[in-house]
Amino acid sequence: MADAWKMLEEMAPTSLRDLFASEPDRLARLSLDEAGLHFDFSKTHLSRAAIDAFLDLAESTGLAARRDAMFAGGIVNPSEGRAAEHGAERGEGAPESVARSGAFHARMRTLIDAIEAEAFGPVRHILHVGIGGSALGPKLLVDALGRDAGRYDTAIVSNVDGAALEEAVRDFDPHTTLLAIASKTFTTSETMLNARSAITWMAENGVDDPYGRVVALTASPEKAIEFGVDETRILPFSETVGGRYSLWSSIGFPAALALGWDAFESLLEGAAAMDRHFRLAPFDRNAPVLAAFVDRYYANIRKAGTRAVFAYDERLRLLPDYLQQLEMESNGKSVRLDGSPSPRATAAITWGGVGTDAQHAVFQLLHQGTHLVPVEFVAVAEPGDTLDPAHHRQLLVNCFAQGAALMAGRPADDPNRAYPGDRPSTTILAERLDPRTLGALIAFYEHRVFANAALLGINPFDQFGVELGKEMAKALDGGDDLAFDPSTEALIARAFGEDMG
Ligand SMILES: O=P(O)(O)OC[C@H]1O[C@H](O)[C@H](O)[C@@H](O)[C@@H]1O
Repeated sequence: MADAWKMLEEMAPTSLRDLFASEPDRLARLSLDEAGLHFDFSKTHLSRAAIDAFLDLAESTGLAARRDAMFAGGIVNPSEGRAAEHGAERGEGAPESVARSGAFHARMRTLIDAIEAEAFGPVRHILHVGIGGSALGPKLLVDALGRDAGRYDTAIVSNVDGAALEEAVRDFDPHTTLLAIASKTFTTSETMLNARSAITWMAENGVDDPYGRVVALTASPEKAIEFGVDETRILPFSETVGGRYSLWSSIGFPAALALGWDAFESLLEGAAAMDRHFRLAPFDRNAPVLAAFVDRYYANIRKAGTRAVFAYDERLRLLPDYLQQLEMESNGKSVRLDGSPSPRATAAITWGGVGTDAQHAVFQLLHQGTHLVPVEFVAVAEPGDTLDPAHHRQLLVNCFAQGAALMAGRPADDPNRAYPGDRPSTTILAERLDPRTLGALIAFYEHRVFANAALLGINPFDQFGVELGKEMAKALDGGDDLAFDPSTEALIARAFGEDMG
C-alpha cells in the first residue's frame, strides 16, 4: 500500500499535452459509456503508470472486498455497527434486504395511489419538511425532473429560519396541502419545529384535522407515532440506509408523487445499472473507480484542496449542493477505520455552480489563479428546452471550450494575458436527462465516494462531526448553565439581551 503511494509520489509529472502525445490510446482507455452516461477522464494527469499504481492501491486496500461486503449487507460502517444498504433499495443487495426494501416501496406506492385517487380529498400542494439527506436528494430530483410534470406544487423546506416555511406556504392552500415530514431519526430539531409550525399553519387556516394530512418518511416509525402521525401514513425505510443515501427510499416520496411512480422506478433502475457496473466492471474500466483515482491523484499527489463541479444544464443546478453533502459529509474524516489518524488528505472541498453563469464569475481563478482545481463538467446532449436550438448549442460549446482552454492554455508576452494551461478536467455527458439517467448519475457519485473511502481506509457512512454543534445549540436553547467562551457569551447577550453564562 505504502509502495503504491510512494510510486505515485515519485512519478515525474507529465503535462496533459505530453500524455496525449505519448499515449495514443488515451482517449479510448479513459472514456467509457455506461447507463446513458459518457465519462471522459482523459484530460486528467492519470498516466498509464499512475493508473497501474492506483490499481495496486485498490488491490492492497481491498476495494473489491469492501464493495462486495457493502452489497452483501456486511457491516461496512463499523463505528455505528451498521450495513450500508442503499443498493438494496434498487434491487442490488442481500436478498432479504432487497425483499424488505421492496415491501417498503410497495407500501409507498399504495399510499401514492390513494393520494392520487383523492382519498385525502384533492391534493395540489406537497409540503415536504426535512434537512440534510432528508431534503437535498428529493429537492434535486424534483428540480431536475419535475419542471414539466405539473402534477403538484412541491415545496421542500429545510431551514429552521421561519422565513423559509413562510415563503413556501405563501401560495399554498392548506386544505389541499399534504405535509410530508422527512426525518430518518425523527428527532432532528429543525425538522420537528418546521413540522409543528406547518401543522399550526393548517390548523389556524381552518383545516379540521391537520394530522390527518401528515405523512411521515422515516426509519424510526415509533417516533413518528409518538409525534401523532397515524400508523397508516408512516412510510418506513431501513436503518441501514444512510441519510445522504436515502433518496431511493421513502425519502424520495415527493419526487415519486411529483414525477409519478413509473418515473421513480426508472430512477431506481438507472441506479441499479450503475450498481452492476461498479460491481462487475474491471477497475480500469469502472467509472466510479477511475473517478476515485482522479480524486485521490489531485488531493494526495498534487495537494489540491478543492474540486469543482459545474453543471452545464439548468436542470442540474442543485447537483453541486447535493454533492457537497454526499462527498464532504461522507469523506470529510481524519481517522481511518481502525481509529488511527489518516496520514493523507481525505475529501477535498467540493464546490461548484452552473455553466455558463460560473464562467462569468469564478472561472478566472480556474484559468489563472494560483490554486490547482480539478474541474468536473456535467452536461446533457439532448436539450431540456424547446427554444431556438442555438441555446443548447451555445451551452454545450461553452462547456467543451472551457475544458479545452483549461488544458491548452495560451502563452502571451504580457503575463497578465497568459494562460498557463495544463489544468485538468473530467467531463460527464448524459445522453438525455430522464429519471433513469439521473439515477445512474447519482449512483455513480455514491460509488465514487465509497471507492475514495476504500482507497483511504476510512468509513464514509458515519458523520459524528455534526453532533457537537447540535448538542451545544440544544444546551444553549434549553438555557443550560453552561459557560461558553467570551466571544460566544457576548454574541448571546447581544442577540437575546440576556446573559446565559
Ligand atoms: O433525516 P434526519 O434524521 O432528520 O437527519 C437529517 C440530517 O441531519 C444530520 O445532522 C446529518 O448530518 C445528515 O446526514 C442527515 O441527513
